[in-house]
Amino acid sequence: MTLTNNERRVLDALAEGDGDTDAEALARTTGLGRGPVEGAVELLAEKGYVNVDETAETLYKLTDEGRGYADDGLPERRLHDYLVENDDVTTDELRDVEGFEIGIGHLRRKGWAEMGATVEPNEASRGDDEEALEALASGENVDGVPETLVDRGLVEREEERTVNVRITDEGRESAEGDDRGTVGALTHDLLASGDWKDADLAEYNVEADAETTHGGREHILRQMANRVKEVMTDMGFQEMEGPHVDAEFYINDHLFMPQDHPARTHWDKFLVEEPQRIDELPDEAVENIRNVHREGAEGGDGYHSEWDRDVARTLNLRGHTTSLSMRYLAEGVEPPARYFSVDKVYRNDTLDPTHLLEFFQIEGWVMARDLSVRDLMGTFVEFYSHFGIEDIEFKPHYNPYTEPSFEIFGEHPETGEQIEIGNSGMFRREVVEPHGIDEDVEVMAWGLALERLLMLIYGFEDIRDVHGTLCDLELLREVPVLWN
Ligand SMILES: N[C@@H](Cc1ccccc1)C(=O)O
Repeated sequence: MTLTNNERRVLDALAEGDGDTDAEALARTTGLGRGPVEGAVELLAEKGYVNVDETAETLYKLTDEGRGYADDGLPERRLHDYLVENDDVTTDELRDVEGFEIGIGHLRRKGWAEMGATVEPNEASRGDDEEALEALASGENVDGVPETLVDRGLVEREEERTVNVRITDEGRESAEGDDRGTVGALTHDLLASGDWKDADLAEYNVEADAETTHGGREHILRQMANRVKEVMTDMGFQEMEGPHVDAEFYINDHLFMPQDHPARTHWDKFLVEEPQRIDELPDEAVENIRNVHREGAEGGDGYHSEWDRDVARTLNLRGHTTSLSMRYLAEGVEPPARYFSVDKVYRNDTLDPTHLLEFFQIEGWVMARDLSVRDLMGTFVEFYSHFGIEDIEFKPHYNPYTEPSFEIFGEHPETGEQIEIGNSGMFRREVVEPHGIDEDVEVMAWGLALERLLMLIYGFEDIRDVHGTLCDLELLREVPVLWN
């Protein structure tokens, strides 16, 4: 049977001695404290290795004051002696005797003197209290110490528990037997000396109760982001990366959003104070974007409005990762191509159960010849099916940069409501033409909300449960990992 280190030490101490002792003695021989010894004894008793019986004894100990009186006599005894030795003692005279203040009350209570004009002594036989004081002073343990001594603070009472421990035959066998030397816990000494290498480690008791510990773990939002990256990669997409703070040129102008149009404040944006503008924009791209805004693309008319390079240079926290798609398209990508990102975007929204000021967007686009809306929808059906979501719906929508456009909806598993999970469409010629993309090449694109996907999968009703200062730690600790 496996013993803890302490049990082993106690059992060894018992086997080496005469096998019959008490916890206090064991504490001395093992060098363990009394508490650990008693703990080990209890465990050994459960295993049948020791028999334990407990006795309690009341011990009396003299206080310093009590010891003084044991030597010099109780104050009332000293007063009495003075009265016997002197005649016609007045109270005033008695006052000068040492211990008067304390002794006078006891002298009267014990009836050792009559108080009148003078104080006259009576017979004063030696009392139990005096006997007990003397006995205690000479180291005897006295039964029935008078309570008055305790009340007077001359004697202290202590309850002493004695835990008598006797080793059993099984205990002796174990102490001498094969499971000797089993190590119940790795100690600093074992590690430092290297002895752990040869140690015979005790079996682990998997049924023992243990404290709950909470180790660090990947946040479910991060888990989900990684899972999405896997799915997108499996679907043949390459990941995009780019700046969180970017020029409006990439966030808005590339998306054919007129500079003076309310669509530009589409989301109340976060401006950057320092620096306010990007240093440079590529001249050729600026020319192309300006032209498309003013004159339109093939088959379109443009806005014929002012287009200001400085407005395009203004820096924002990106409100969507479509800015990354624009940066990648601007690099000159050849069809077919598929790109995605799962990254933070920032919007000055009002916080509510489904809106945060920052969230993760799953951005993506496919560039190929002869793409249609069916491909776009099919891509979502496939993507969401990887997460067990089979019932997505589409709703016609408007974006300045896509035509046609669709919002994507999914059913919340708890509330049954249709919640918006993404926005998508086919990029307009005004978006792709500045990049020199051929007319028979289509680019379909989208932005999906990672947090909404999470809500559909786990059934959270308030996104703030998993994100930000209001998050529910218990839930985050306990939420199951749905895949790995
Ligand atoms: N930028 C859009 C998503 C989108 C991207 C690309 C095409 C269409 C829509 C949004 O944030 O809602």
